[in-house]
Amino acid sequence: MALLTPEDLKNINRQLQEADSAVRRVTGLDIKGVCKDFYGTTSCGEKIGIVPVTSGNGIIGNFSASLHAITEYFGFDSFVTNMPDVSGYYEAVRNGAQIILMADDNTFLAHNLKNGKIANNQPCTGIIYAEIASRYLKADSKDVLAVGLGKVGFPGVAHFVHKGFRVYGYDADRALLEKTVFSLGITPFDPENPRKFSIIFEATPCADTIPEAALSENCVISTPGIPCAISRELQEKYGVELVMEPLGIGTASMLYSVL
Ligand SMILES: NC(=O)C1=CN([C@@H]2O[C@H](COP(=O)(O)OP(=O)(O)OC[C@H]3O[C@@H](n4cnc5c(N)ncnc54)[C@H](O)[C@@H]3O)[C@@H](O)[C@H]2O)C=CC1
Ligand SMILES: N[C@@H](CCCCNC(=O)[C@H]1CCC=N1)C(=O)O
Ligand SMILES: [Mg+2]
Repeated sequence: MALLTPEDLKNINRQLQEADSAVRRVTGLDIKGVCKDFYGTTSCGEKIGIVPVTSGNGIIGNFSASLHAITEYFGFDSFVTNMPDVSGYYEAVRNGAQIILMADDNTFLAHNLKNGKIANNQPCTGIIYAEIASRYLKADSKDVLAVGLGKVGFPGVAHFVHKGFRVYGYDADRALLEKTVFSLGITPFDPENPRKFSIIFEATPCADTIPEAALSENCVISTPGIPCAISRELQEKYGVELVMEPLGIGTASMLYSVL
């Protein structure tokens, strides 16, 4: 299970602002604009209770504080409960939270107590990074390279297919690649004889997973994967539009999906 580290979350506001600028360059909309347009929802400052959870590997430094900063950045009215776990949940509801945000090591959820809607971070993240990439204004074809077909990648690939894109997929786990080829009708990408793409989507916990031969000038790489799918050197050499951020874009997707 690839968990965030406090290091990943340092300077979350700057990371969010840089990601917002990249999303604006790529789609013409900011993150909030893409979420509102895609989900057809709008926020009116809903109150969000962020509940730290101590189970498993325990509380991750900066995680609750980052969710606080992220939810405020997107215009919500949020608070972090003093208590964790069950007591924290009780505190959140008693203090008027309309939406609960909390995560253990396997599930990060957003639950809207008013309308009953609930969201999971993994599909919401894959879908919103795919949605952003699918809106690339300078794309020269509907071909997509997708690397990493797991809990985040698979829903993202399904979203590209649903939107009529032709996905060339790859995963280090051959069985998973075959399952995805079979269930979603994608084409297996062969890293041994790569081709160039203007839209690339990556969701793996490994660095440098995109071969240089797959990069075209000014291609977009939309990647929730941590660490980064390409080196800074390749990013600059090909003028890559990199959309990458450790927590906020996926959280925005969760929230707009439960409004
Ligand atoms: N930025 C964000 O908002 C979020 C980021 N993440 C990150 O996204 C990444 C993926 O998360 P999950 O889908 O939950 O993990 P997962 O373990 O379900 O899927 C990862 C997939 O990548 C594949 N993979 C690993 N190394 C590879 C390589 N070198 N080449 C090709 N495929 C490779 C694995 O076989 C696996 O199928 C993790 O790094 C996680 O921390 C997860 C949620 C939100
Ligand atoms: N229980 C901990 C939070 C654990 C979050 C683990 N999940 C991840 O790291 C996922 C969520 C987005 C990216 N990776 C706390 O309350 O501080
Ligand atoms: Mg994110």
